[in-house]
Amino acid sequence: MEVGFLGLGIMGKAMAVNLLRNGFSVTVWNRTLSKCQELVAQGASVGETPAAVVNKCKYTIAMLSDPSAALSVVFDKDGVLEQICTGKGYVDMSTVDADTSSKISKAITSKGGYFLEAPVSGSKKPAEDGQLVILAAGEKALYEDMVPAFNVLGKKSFFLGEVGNGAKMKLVVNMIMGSMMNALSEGLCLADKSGLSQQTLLDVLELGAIANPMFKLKGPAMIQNSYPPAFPLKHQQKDMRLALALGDENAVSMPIAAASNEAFKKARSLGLGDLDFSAVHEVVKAAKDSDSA
Ligand SMILES: NC(=O)C1=CN([C@@H]2O[C@H](COP(=O)(O)OP(=O)(O)OC[C@H]3O[C@@H](n4cnc5c(N)ncnc54)[C@H](OP(=O)(O)O)[C@@H]3O)[C@@H](O)[C@H]2O)C=CC1
Ligand SMILES: O=CC(=O)O
Repeated sequence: MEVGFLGLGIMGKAMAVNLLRNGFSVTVWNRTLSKCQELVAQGASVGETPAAVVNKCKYTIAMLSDPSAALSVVFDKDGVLEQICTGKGYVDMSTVDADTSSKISKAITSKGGYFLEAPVSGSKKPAEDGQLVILAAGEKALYEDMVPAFNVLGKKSFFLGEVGNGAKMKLVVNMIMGSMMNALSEGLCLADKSGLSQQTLLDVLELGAIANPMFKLKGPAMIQNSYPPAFPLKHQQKDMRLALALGDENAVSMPIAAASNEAFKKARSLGLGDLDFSAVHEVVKAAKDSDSA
């Protein structure tokens, strides 16, 4: 199966490598074109523009940072829309809001193409290991065509119906994740200020009803003030912002998510946006220090 792949950031690179390793023929494009070279060394071809990739491939996957990037790659000069046509499929796996996805879907389908949104749950390591959870919605026939690729990229795919449902599900999941990260950070601070061992707290959490892979993976590094980027904080804040907007639209009050978003915003303002989202711990720690001063 031949696929195009647009966007070789943390996630896109790992996903494209997985497809290559599993026998897919992959043509890649990235805004910073030099990043394609690593993929070429592993057997990929390069398209000079998104339009060139879509022209070459029946199916094109995108994994881009945010709504503005997702729209730009489709609508700008040399974008996807210039070459999408009957018989071609476009699969956007970026985390965006339902409105963005819907705009892209309308444009693609108006030119005869098929559209699927398919954001993923799971970070850098699950992407490398082909263990993502895929939240697809849109054209069912395209979903079925993509199953061989999804089976390589993920451990489970959901088809959630009409365009927008995948985006919304992803935002709900990440809203919970961002709030949980803030709760873990506050817990680590409280343990520390109360004279308890933070590592013992993690050990206790690991054995109880709220054990989860995120606490297990990120907790020990947070104690060491180490935040190597797997899921960049700027993207987690984008997801909190988009989830809060979904809450506004539906009149759902989300005070915990709103407070967590403030902490992520503060972290961005301090220049921590490119670190892992667990770097919000620096903001939570600073607030606890100033409270006790
Ligand atoms: N990292 C993670 O753990 C996860 C991330 N996600 C989501 O996946 C998406 C990608 O995340 P991730 O790989 O971590 O992000 P990165 O920041 O590592 O990569 C972002 C990608 O988007 C490209 N890009 C940014 N702006 C533009 C633009 N205006 N036009 C064209 N291309 C652009 C970048 O190109 P360039 O190289 O030129 O900057 C890069 O290829 C995001 O929506 C994120 O929320 C979902 C699940 C997990
Ligand atoms: O979107 C991030 C993730 O870990 O999932």
